[in-house]
Amino acid sequence: MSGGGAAFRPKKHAGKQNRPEAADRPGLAVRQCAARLLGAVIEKKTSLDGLTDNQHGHPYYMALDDRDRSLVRAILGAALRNRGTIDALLAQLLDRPLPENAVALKTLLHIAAAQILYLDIPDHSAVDLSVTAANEDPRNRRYAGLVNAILRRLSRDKDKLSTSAPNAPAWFAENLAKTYGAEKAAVILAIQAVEPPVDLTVKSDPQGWAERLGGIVLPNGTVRLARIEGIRIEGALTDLPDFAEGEWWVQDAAASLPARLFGDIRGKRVADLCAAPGGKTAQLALAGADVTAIEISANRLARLRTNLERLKLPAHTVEANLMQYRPEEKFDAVLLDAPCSSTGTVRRHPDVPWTKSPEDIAKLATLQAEFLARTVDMVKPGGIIVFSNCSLDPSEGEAVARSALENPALEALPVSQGEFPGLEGLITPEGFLRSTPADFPHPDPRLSGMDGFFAARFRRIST
Ligand SMILES: C[S@@+](CC[C@H](N)C(=O)[O-])C[C@H]1O[C@@H](n2cnc3c(N)ncnc32)[C@H](O)[C@@H]1O
Repeated sequence: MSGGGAAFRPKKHAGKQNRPEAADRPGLAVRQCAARLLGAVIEKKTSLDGLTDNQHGHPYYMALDDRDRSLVRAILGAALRNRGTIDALLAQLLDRPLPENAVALKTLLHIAAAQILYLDIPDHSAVDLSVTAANEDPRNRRYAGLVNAILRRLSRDKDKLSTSAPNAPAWFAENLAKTYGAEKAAVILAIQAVEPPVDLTVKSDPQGWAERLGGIVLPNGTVRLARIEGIRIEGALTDLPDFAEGEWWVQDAAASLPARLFGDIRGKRVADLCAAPGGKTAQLALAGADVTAIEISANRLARLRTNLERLKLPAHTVEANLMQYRPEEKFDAVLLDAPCSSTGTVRRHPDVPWTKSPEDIAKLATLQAEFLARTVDMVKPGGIIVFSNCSLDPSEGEAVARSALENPALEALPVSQGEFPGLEGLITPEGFLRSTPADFPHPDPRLSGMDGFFAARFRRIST
């Protein structure tokens, strides 16, 4: 096991904000909702995105107003990003381990500790509301005294406590260390504990947009904004200038790389398989390709259409399972941005290490290999295929790409060092693209990193 992880640092200050008073119902509902959702993530392996969906989210979440929903998301983000740390610190304060079956109690303590350690919420408010929540829950009522005592000790002693426990389950930390070495694994785990910046792909003039929005430009042209002093996003992204005008879209810097592997695709017919929500469809359309976006989920395809409409970018859209999809005419190029474990996106989806398992990774790797085999027949002889996904696990990336090359109809088209100036470090000796959150380091961790991504490029051999 790597043993690496973000060393615990107490938050700078607490106690000066205007969060709801202990006795008020909305304040209590927020904590009850956060505890319920954390339980669903940890115990039932439910995805946080689904639980906090604004249309189809958990009933407790749907009952809250926008302000309370964002507080629930902030609490859950802190609780999941720092789960290992919180667990270790609570263990230091407990005289004996919690009973095995006291799942609801553990969840409540984690939610409270996330507020006390990481959020600008007065500690007394976090403690009082947690004690009230314990009293309101028949499973926790008998532990209300313990909740009170532990949380008061945490609040009192937090500046003296420390741990270097990794913020990931053992299998996740071990996989990282095995794949990337102990040192890099520790960097990845540390950066995953930090709320990520917001990356925008802009239609044009990245420097101008960076100045206008208060961000920086990365070597690939991505405009990066962070929630830090001087470079601050207040309110929703939809409030940023020109959101409605469709001059940019949110896309991690790493996610913007696979679509660039086609080179000049002006006027070419390109299939974007697994297309929604459409970040890569938009890139391909902006680059002048005649894009057909194929997506199995009707809801997600609707989102893709809305996104393209805002961006005023054209694409044909097809609701279909790519395994059954038979195009009338073969494409010049195909992008397969396959479903994966998403272990490269933990900064944005801190539930992933706790909801996914090694078995999920194995199943997804098999599915990706089937999908990739299917793409060969969709492209013309001489046509290009790009396979990508946002997993950090080589069994979903490098291994899938290598075994695809056993197909005599395919040849590798390695990515060359000159293709991505400033990003040479992301190109592997085999000519694959491989990024991890340890890439794009910046002195300020809140501006640092990128998603873990893999991409490989192939050509269908002309016969
Ligand atoms: C990683 S996401 C794609 C992200 C997208 N390429 C982008 O850049 O915005 C994978 C997508 O594949 C879709 N998908 C999964 N299985 C599929 C299948 N058999 N056929 C078509 N789409 C599928 C999922 O619904 C999901 O929207």
